[in-house]
Amino acid sequence: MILVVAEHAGGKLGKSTLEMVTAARESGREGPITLLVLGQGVADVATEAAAVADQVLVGDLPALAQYNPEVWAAAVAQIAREGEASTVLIGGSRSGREYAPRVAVKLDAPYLEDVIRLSAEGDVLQAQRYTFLARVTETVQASGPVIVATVKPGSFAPAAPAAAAGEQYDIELDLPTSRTEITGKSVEKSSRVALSEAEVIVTGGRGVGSPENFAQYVEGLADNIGAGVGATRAVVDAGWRPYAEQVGQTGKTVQPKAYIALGVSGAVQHLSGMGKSKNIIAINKDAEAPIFKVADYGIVGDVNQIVPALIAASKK
Ligand SMILES: Cc1cc2nc3c(=O)[nH]c(=O)nc-3n(C[C@H](O)[C@H](O)[C@H](O)COP(=O)(O)OP(=O)(O)OC[C@H]3O[C@@H](n4cnc5c(N)ncnc54)[C@H](O)[C@@H]3O)c2cc1C
Repeated sequence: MILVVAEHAGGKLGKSTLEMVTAARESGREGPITLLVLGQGVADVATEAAAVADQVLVGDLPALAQYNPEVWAAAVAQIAREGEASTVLIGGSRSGREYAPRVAVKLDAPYLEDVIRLSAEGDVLQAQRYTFLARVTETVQASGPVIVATVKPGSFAPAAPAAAAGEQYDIELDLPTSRTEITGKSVEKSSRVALSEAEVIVTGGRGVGSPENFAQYVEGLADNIGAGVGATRAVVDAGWRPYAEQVGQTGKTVQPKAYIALGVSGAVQHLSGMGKSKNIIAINKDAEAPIFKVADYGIVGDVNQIVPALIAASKK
């Protein structure tokens, strides 16, 4: 089987899980696509997962209420072993990249990190991933009875539902007692949709002019239309915006239904992070800006004039 470890939060399946299912479908590896849902009170997540998978294995236990790398690694390795998984796909989130190498060690398996493409040639799994600060895309391959990989979020399109919902099975887990414990959590309160989950993204580049304009134009428009906020590296390096908002080779890869780029030139390193968006809408005062080569809709003009008008129109 191809074992995909579901990522979920707030009782909802994460978009990254749907992306991993596409990675599994495209990988050409053998066996049913099996989603593993770990957590406590995850019945709804498992039902969502069943819509895209051949089968869903559900570990719904108090001991899984909080993510913990030791516990997750043990659970995933146990299920991969028992199910004779050929491939284990784990989200390339911070936590995924934390416990995935432990799973590989437990299974004595090759480990491919942050893959953006997958394909199989017989027993060999080929993957592509960025390296050298994303200046280079390398092709790597691994073979063996089981291979562990993390999947870079935003690199695959979210999977459409399968023809029929997969069966759900409760699983028994032999979990270790963790040596670390989370003693507190403070969650940043934001009503704004996360970049990785957003169906619409408004991104600001250096052309918006200043951090104040960014807040007014980019955040203003995003909040009016329920979009996520992205930034170019130029803007992040200038200290206008946090790195978490950076889109591009060295930031996040996204594929929203609509990507609205304000004052973004469209450098190749930026395009590689958003070029697969369904609709790209660009506003730039330079008609020759490379962003217009990938844009579905373009407005040549000054953001200072166009964006306030868009914000006013979106309030109606
Ligand atoms: C190894 C490496 C990795 C990188 N990774 C990333 C990455 O992950 N993400 C990323 O974004 N970049 C990345 N970069 C940087 C990238 O090469 C560009 O420098 C960057 O994307 C440019 O950001 P920008 O479009 O905001 O700024 P600029 O290139 O300066 O473009 C600003 C644009 O705004 C327009 N403009 C100016 N004023 C106005 C106005 N009033 N109204 C309308 N338009 C206006 C201009 O015409 C221009 O096209 C990387 C570079 C390297 C070398």
